[in-house]
Amino acid sequence: MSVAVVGGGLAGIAAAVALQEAGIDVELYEARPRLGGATHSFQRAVDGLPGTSSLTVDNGQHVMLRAFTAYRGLLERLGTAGGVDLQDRFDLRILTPDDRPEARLRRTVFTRALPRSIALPGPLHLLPALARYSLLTPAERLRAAAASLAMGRVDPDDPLADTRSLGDWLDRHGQDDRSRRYLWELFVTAALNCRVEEASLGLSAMVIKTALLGRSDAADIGVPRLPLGELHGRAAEKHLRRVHLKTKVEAVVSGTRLVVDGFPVDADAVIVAVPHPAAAGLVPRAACPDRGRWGGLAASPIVDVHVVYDRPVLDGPFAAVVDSPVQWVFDRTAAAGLAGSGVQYVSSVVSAAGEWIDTPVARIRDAFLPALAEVLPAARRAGAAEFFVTRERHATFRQGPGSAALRPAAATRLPGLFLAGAWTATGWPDTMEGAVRSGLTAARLCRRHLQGGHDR
Ligand SMILES: Cc1cc2nc3c(=O)[nH]c(=O)nc-3n(C[C@H](O)[C@H](O)[C@H](O)COP(=O)(O)OP(=O)(O)OC[C@H]3O[C@@H](n4cnc5c(N)ncnc54)[C@H](O)[C@@H]3O)c2cc1C
Repeated sequence: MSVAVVGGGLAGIAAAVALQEAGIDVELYEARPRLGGATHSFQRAVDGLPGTSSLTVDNGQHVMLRAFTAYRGLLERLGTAGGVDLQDRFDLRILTPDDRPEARLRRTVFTRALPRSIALPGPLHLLPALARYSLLTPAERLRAAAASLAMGRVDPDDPLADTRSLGDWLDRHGQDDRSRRYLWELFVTAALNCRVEEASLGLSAMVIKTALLGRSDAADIGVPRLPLGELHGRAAEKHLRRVHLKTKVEAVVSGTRLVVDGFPVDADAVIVAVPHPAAAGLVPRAACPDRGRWGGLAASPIVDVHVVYDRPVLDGPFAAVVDSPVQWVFDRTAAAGLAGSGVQYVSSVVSAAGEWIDTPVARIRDAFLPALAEVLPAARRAGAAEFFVTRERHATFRQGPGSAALRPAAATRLPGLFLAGAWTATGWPDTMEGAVRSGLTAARLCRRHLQGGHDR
């Protein structure tokens, strides 16, 4: 029995690992010279840094949550789970540009004061954090708490929720501009790569209910300590037995036949785990008659602004930023191999970055260096030894109203042919967790097909 997996991003890797573990022969085909897909690292030559002439750079900062159980399971299998620093409790600093005291949202942990049995369950565990959130007035905090509880009643799978935007819903629930900027935007823009006004209500509800209103530890934040290339791609290349890099699949003829390098290749089943534009061009019409609609998922960009300062400027591993073009900042020093060098490598992530995706580096520099100095006082005296920008034009699909209706299920109409990818109907946003879940679902259906069962 053999299965061909097309695409070596996290979805394809997860599917291939699961099938290999089940004793099935897997051939993984990846067009690029490496696995990892949208999560990868590269070397950048530098000349202004002490003791090094190159820097390990990720294509974009990636963040996980404790709620990413499938993704964490994949890292365990690849042997790289230790390469992520996961908070032992949700704790987020929020910086502002005008020297206001730093704000903080932190999950309350009950120690001896309260026995474990009466520690607050989700969503009530968040109320103490919200009650102390200094960027909102007491009245705004009350309204935000009421809206959070109302969000708990939105069904993410309700087709009506897919037709509405979060912005519209927030209007109806008394969330003014300040509450949007200082609370909702912080989480939703980062999680959905979409502005609140443009975000699907259904997906927003999914994220908020899972991360913030669900298990009390679900929102604990994890940040890679290893470069993404080591965490995913290289680890998978070692783990999987049959990986074909630089091998673009040209066509999928049926559930059992591919065309690779001009030659037919037969398998007992096929999983197509490529982005939606590539998938629409690969799978036969008979498999997915609605493949022409997938283009409606479109794309949303992410831009990362990277600065290596000649001294430390950021306390702690990361912080969110409001009232600034800078949305989040991360300390990348150790992951880039610069620990102990005296410099600090800070990356600033801009989600839903339509405004910046085509902006020349010099203009981004003119905007971001002063913006960073506004929120990081130590950066005002520091020099920028390196400054560069990474851009991902197709970072995720556009997770707006109507997107859930366009996402296909894993099973297709052709027996033995399955879809995977963070853009398919996982119920999750376009994230590493969504990608891994899609791969596991496709692998499960594939096994059932090989055992002679139904494909759905
Ligand atoms: C800058 C950036 C920041 C992000 N931040 C986060 C974050 O903080 N947290 C989070 O959870 N997610 C984040 N994401 C999203 C996350 O990276 C993706 O959801 C996930 O990696 C998608 O995985 P995938 O396997 O579905 O697709 P991909 O990673 O796109 O993999 C598809 C693979 O298919 C290959 N391929 C395409 N066509 C062919 C062909 N014909 N033959 C063979 N191979 C082919 C491609 O080369 C690619 O390797 C971010 C994404 C980006 C770009």
